[in-house]
Formats: sequence, structure tokens, C-alpha cells
Amino acid sequence: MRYDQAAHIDELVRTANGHATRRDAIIQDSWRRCVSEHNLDPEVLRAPCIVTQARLREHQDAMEEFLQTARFGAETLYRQVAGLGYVMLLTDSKGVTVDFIGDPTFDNNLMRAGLYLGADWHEENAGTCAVGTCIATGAALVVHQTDHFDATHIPLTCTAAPVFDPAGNLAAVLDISALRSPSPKDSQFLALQFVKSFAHKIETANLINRFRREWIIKLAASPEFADVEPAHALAVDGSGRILGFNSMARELLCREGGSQGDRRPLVGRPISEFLDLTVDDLPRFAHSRPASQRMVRLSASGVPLFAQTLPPPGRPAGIPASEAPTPTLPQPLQALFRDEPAMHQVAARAAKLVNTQMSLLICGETGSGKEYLAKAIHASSGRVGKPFIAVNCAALPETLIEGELFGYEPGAFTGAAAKGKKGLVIEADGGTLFLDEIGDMPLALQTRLLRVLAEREITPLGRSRPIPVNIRVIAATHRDLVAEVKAGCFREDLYFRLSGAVLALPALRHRTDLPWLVKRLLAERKSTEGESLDIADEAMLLMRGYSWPGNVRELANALDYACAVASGGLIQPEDLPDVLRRPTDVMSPIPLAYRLPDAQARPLHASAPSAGRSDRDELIAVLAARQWNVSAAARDLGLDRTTVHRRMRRLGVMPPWRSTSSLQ
Ligand SMILES: Nc1ncnc2c1ncn2[C@@H]1O[C@H](COP(=O)(O)OP(=O)(O)OP(=O)(O)O)[C@@H](O)[C@H]1O
Repeated sequence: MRYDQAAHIDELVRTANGHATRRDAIIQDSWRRCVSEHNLDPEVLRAPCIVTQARLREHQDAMEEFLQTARFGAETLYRQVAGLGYVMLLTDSKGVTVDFIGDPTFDNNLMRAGLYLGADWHEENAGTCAVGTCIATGAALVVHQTDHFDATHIPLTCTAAPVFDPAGNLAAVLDISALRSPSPKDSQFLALQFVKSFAHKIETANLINRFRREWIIKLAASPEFADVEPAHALAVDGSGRILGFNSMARELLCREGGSQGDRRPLVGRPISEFLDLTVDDLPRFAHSRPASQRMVRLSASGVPLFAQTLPPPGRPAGIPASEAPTPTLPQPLQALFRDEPAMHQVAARAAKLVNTQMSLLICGETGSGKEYLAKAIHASSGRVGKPFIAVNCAALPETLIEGELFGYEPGAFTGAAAKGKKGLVIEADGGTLFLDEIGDMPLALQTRLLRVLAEREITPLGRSRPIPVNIRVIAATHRDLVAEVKAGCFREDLYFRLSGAVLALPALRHRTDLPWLVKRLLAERKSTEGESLDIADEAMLLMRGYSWPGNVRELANALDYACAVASGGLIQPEDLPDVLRRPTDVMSPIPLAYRLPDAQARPLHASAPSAGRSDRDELIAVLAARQWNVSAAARDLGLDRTTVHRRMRRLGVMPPWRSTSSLQ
């Protein structure tokens, strides 16, 4: 044990025995809690506790939408402090690190220090630390060097702030930490302000996202800042009842309610109890009017504030949320399918993400339309009009990928083009970079890609200064990336970075809109005589019965063939490629909704005992009917998600895009 660790333990023991110490009160209280409530022994040095991949996934799944909303804020915070040696951690309310951004070159040191995805920083395990003590107290704080309880952590400086959900419950903790820092604790004062400010932004973004179909009221103390940085934000429904708030609005309303001696919960109470307005007044506070004319007073204290209201989309004031129309999908996403539940789910999720900075991962069998979907996302986003650059990582020789992607300066290496090369990442600036077959990207380049994603800048070969880039990365694969991670062929941190949002495209044989797709593709084609074509019912029946291993690409090819050989403007069974007419290639006539994806079509007894077979069949059927959305299946079964996940593991049931070798 090092001398500084021994001295630290000595101070802990003396404090636990009631001796005075000059530490902040919040640290002293936490030390005492660690000894008396968590039974932590100051003399034991504990290694960081990192949860298993399966548990991490469960923690991430449970707050998926929040993570998507928080990502941009967390990345922006990281960019501001990365140069000072900080990493960024976002933990859930239990202290498990569900998002992490750090310099990949420090991986091992960060992991050893517990600054890593999956690290559990709850006070019960890790002792006094910024995240754990923030969870215990609900307060933002700095835990600097020897403030930490466990002597393992005393080189670290950590600053954390709580992020509350719209009902005022702790949702997450935002933390920045550094392996090294100056000794005075004051050096972290600005870090604390930074983290608090970003926690506030994430909280407000989460509130607005969660209640985007309701009235949002933002309040600021000055007219000049009413539209720029309104401190207080709350959501109210069409009848003027409070639905949610950020922490600053909660404090303000509690003060107001408190001054009238009313301590009832805020949710459900009419906004007119707190502000001198009713729901009918809300349109008056729309952004189009000058801020100075948007004054409102707090009912109890009479203090003036300046309001800005955001109305529910496409709904005049006063109509209850339940009667609001469902928001429509952007046209390019709508054009991908017709009345097809699995595709609708993919498109609806993509629609929510089109304008976020998040990287997306599209999974699906070959030819299922991964690039087509990526283009539709690009066309639906604010990046439309900017480049969409597609790179097939499997098609480029390993030696060329680096130069093609990241570019190089003139004369960077022997054989380099005289003018140098810009690189596809820079060419995609402002737009979308589509990385097809990401599973085939060599490991060394995965590290460089990770850095581009984390830092949003790129250093071409032979250049010393990085170039900032603004790209949206969409990756695609038909492989089981989780298995690739397990086999050491794919970087785990890159996988987590890319898989923040996974869009799983259904195979064509599982799509219920095949007839519509056939007609749509036919409308784009002509016969050799230049006439439009239709398809006979018998030919359509053959198409519906075929298993389409090459998916939409194979369908398009089959129609090209049929259009070339058909005559009289109608495609007959004999105009279809032979393979469609061979009985062995035809699917068994099980009902479409219960047709199982390939991974599940293996002999069931191979992975499940016969006693469990009917349970397994039932579980697979419900999951397949819900396009493998575990939450939806759990609702159907009347179980919670964790139980369904546990049951899936026990019965060896996996989504079609994972193989049996997947990480569990
Ligand atoms: N929804 C769709 N509507 C019309 N055509 C589509 C649709 N989806 C895919 N296609 C067509 O199917 C073909 C294959 O699509 P795409 O290249 O996007 O598949 P992929 O999954 O990326 O394939 P791969 O795995 O081989 O990279 C393309 O010709 C594309 O134009």
C-alpha cells in the first residue's frame, strides 16, 4: 500500500471514531454513512465493480429514450472538457454507468480506475464518490482526490450533478472525472458549474421530448433571456394541469405553493394555482410576440416572469392529448412500407432520431434495404441537400480503407497521390456517412472511427492538426456484431457507441406488405415493349410463398426478369424465375404472424428441453408478433421486461439478428 493511501485510511478511521476533520459536511456525512450504513471497511482497497454486458444492456434498455435525448448534451459537455483530461460518465439512478465518453487511447487506465461503461458507482459499493454521494443526497458536488472513501480512488477528481425526470425523481447522474488534477479542490469549481448547467439542459430536453404533444411553458426572469436560456420549464395538458417540470421549475413552484402552505404534489394541479394565467391564455405567450409583452406573475408572490409557450403540434389549445392525431412519419420513411408493423416500428423509431447526433446501427439480412433506409433517414433529416456518402467496408481492401476514409496529406507515404486525398469522412461533412458492412472494418481503423465519433474531428495521415467534422454516422451490418465483439474482432466500445439506436429491418419473408411492394416496384418498371405491367394472382401467390433469401434485392431482380419475359402486360407464374416455382424453396404454410425468423427456425429441441418446448414456442410467437420488442411482448404476457429477458435466456430464445453465440 502506498504512503498516501495509508495516511488517507488513517484519516477515515479517525473521522469514523468521531474526530474532527476539515472536509466539507457532505463528505463527512458520506464517510460516516459508508462505515455505519454500508459497512465498508476503510482499510480494504476495492477494485472497481463493472457489471456484466447483459446487466449493462438491461440498465441501458430501461432508459433508452432518455439516453437518446441526453446524448447530445453529454457529448457537448465532453467536447468542452476533453482537452482538460476529463472523461464523461452518465449513470442511471442506481449508479451504473450507462454512457461513457473518454479518450480511447487511455482505455486501460480509465478502466482500472472504474471510469468505464458498466462501472457501478453506487455509494454502497464504491464508497464516497461523486456519483454515489450525488445519488445519496440528490445534490451536485465535487469529490476531489482524498475526499473519496476508498483509497483506490484518491488520484481521481470527480464532479457530478443529478438529472431528475419530469416527475421530480432521480433519472440519472452526469459526471466528469479526471485521472489527474491540481491539489486545491477550488480548481474544480468551474467543472461543477459546467456539469450542473448540462444536467439542467438534459433535464429540460427530456421534459420537452417526453411531453412534446402537450403545452410546454418556459419561464425566465428577464425578457432578454426568455427565449434564449429560460431557466424554468414545465409541461401542462390541454386542461391546464401540470404534467411535469425541470428541477428549477419544481423549486420555483414549490416555493410558491409553499408560501401558501400547500405541500401537495405538483403533478395534476392546475397551473393557475401558481401563475396568473389559465390554459386559454397560453397562445398569447407564443414565441412570435415580443418577449416584453409576455409577462406573467407568480400568483402568491406577485414576482414577474417572462414566458414562452410551445403549443402541442398541430393541435389548437384545449383539445385533450388523447384526441390528438398520431404524428405522421416524414415522407421518405413513409414510402418504405405500407401497413407493415415491423417496418412501421423501425420507421417510427428512425423518425424520432433523424435530427439527433446519435450514430445509428441498421441490422438486417443482406438485401433487406439497409442502405435504402439510411438514405431515407438522410432525406428526412435536416442534412438533406448535404452529401450522403456510402462506404462498403467489406469491398475495400484493408490497405486502402484508411486513406479512403480518413484521407492523407500530399506525400504522406510512398505511393500517395501527389495532391493528397480528402477522405470520405471529410467529404461527408455536413451530411451522412453510411458505413456498410461495419463488421468488416479492421480493428485499427475501428479505433480511429471511435475517435472521430467521440471527438467529431479527424486527423488525415501526415497532418498534425485535426479538422473538425460534422457528420451523422449510420452503420449497417448483416452480421451478429455482439458475437464479433465476443470473438475480439469488433471493439466493444465502438459497438456500444454505434448501437445507441439499433434499427432491425425485418427480412422480406416476414413482411406483410409484400403485395404492395411488388406493385410499387412494378410501377417503376416497363416491359421490353415499353408498356406498364401488372401481376396475375397466381404469380403473386408464388411470390408470397417464396422465402426470399436475398430479400428486396432478390425481389427487384425477379421483377426485372419477369418484366423482360412477360407479354401482354401481365406477369404469369411461368414468367417468374425458376427458383420461385421449386417446391423446396417455398415456405411452409404457417400463418404469417407466427412465421419465425431464421434463427428461431432451427429444430427447437436443439436448444430447449422438451418440457420447456411449449413455453418456448409461446414466447417466440409473442415476441415475433411484436417484432421482438421485449417491452411490447412483456405487456402482452402481463410480465415485466426483466422477467421476459430472464425467460428468453432460460429458454435459449434470441432475436433473429443474434446467433446462439451472442453475449449474454
Ligand atoms: N423499401 C424499398 N423500396 C424499394 N426498393 C427497395 C426497398 N428496400 C430496398 N430496396 C432495393 O433493394 C435493393 C437492396 O437494398 P439495399 O442495398 O438498401 O440493401 P442492403 O440491406 O443494404 O444490402 P446489403 O446487405 O447487400 O448491403 C436495392 O436495389 C434497393 O433499391
